Amino acid sequence: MAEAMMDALDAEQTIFCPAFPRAGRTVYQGHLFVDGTLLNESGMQNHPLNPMQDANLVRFLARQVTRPVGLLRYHDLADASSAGGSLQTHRRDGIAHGVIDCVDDSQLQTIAAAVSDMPLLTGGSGLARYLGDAYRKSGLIETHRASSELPAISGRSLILSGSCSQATNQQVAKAKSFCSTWQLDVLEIARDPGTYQRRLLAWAEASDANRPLLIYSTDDPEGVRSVQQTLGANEAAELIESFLGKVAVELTTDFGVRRLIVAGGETSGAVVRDLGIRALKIGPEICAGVPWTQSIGGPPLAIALKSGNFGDENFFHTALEMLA
Ligand SMILES: Nc1ncnc2c1ncn2[C@@H]1O[C@H](COP(=O)(O)OP(=O)(O)O)[C@@H](O)[C@H]1O
Ligand SMILES: O=C(O)[C@H](O)C(=O)COP(=O)(O)O
Repeated sequence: MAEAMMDALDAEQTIFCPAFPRAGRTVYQGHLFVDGTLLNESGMQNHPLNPMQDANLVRFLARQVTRPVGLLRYHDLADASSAGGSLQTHRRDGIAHGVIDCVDDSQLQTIAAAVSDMPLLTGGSGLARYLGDAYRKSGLIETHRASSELPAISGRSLILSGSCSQATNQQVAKAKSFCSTWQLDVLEIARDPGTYQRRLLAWAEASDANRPLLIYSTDDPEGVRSVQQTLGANEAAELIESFLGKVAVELTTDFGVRRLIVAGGETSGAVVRDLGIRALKIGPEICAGVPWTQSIGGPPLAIALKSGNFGDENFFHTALEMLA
């Protein structure tokens, strides 16, 4: 994907920067850590779609690309000019893909400044947080700043969770105490999605209107494996994503849902696509990396999209309390 985009943009070089130290994601000597634990020991080795079994990003990336991969090491990133110098050396040596070490947020700022002239960057939301300022400083965008306000939208609350990460499993377990809860039976959906959806909507209609709805396929690695053995991993994922997308459309159209939290990156993509949301106005953070937002396009919604392993066990409660 990165190489196709580099070709389209005529870019000789890009960086790979998934670090987000404030959210516990750091890269050191090319290895990705989650809260100080190697990625492949962090629970993400059991991801339903992309089991993350190698924390060495240089090695992992090299298997997927045709051009050389290099590492910009921690000690090459003291400030924007030494980072820029190291990038130039990579460019001169024909290294197209630079994995980049980063262990604290000030380094993200340094990296953002050093890469502000690159047409393609690959990485996570941690780096994106600092790009606005870097682009402003180099005159690429205007200095206008929008205020970050909570969406003033009232209505029923819904949590849709298709993430199976450790953090989401804990968050779902906690949320059962204050939500009306429905755990999806994935094999039943596969057998007869229409009937299953009607049953679910009848349950939603009969549920206590004052309690948030929690609908989830979140499961532990054993539960996921058992579904995958019957349906196949990709087939199960597509089925669940498209089912949750349809449920989101129904519940926001006919059931008064106006506040929506979606757990899971792929799941969020499917739900946002099916709702017809074209853009989001970013509001205040619920936790590092996860803001409340307001939909632009599609139904008017307060919407929070949570990447799998983000947030503490009270994430859903904290998020809904912010809007109370
Ligand atoms: N019970 C389940 N069995 C198998 N696959 C599942 C189950 N629940 C969810 N999935 C799939 O697992 C994937 C989780 O990915 P994603 O939504 O990106 O979450 P995360 O942000 O935790 O990576 C999705 O494609 C989802 O459809
Ligand atoms: O646990 C994680 O780090 C997330 O699942 C993730 O993919 C974060 O991506 P982001 O782009 O930094 O939000």
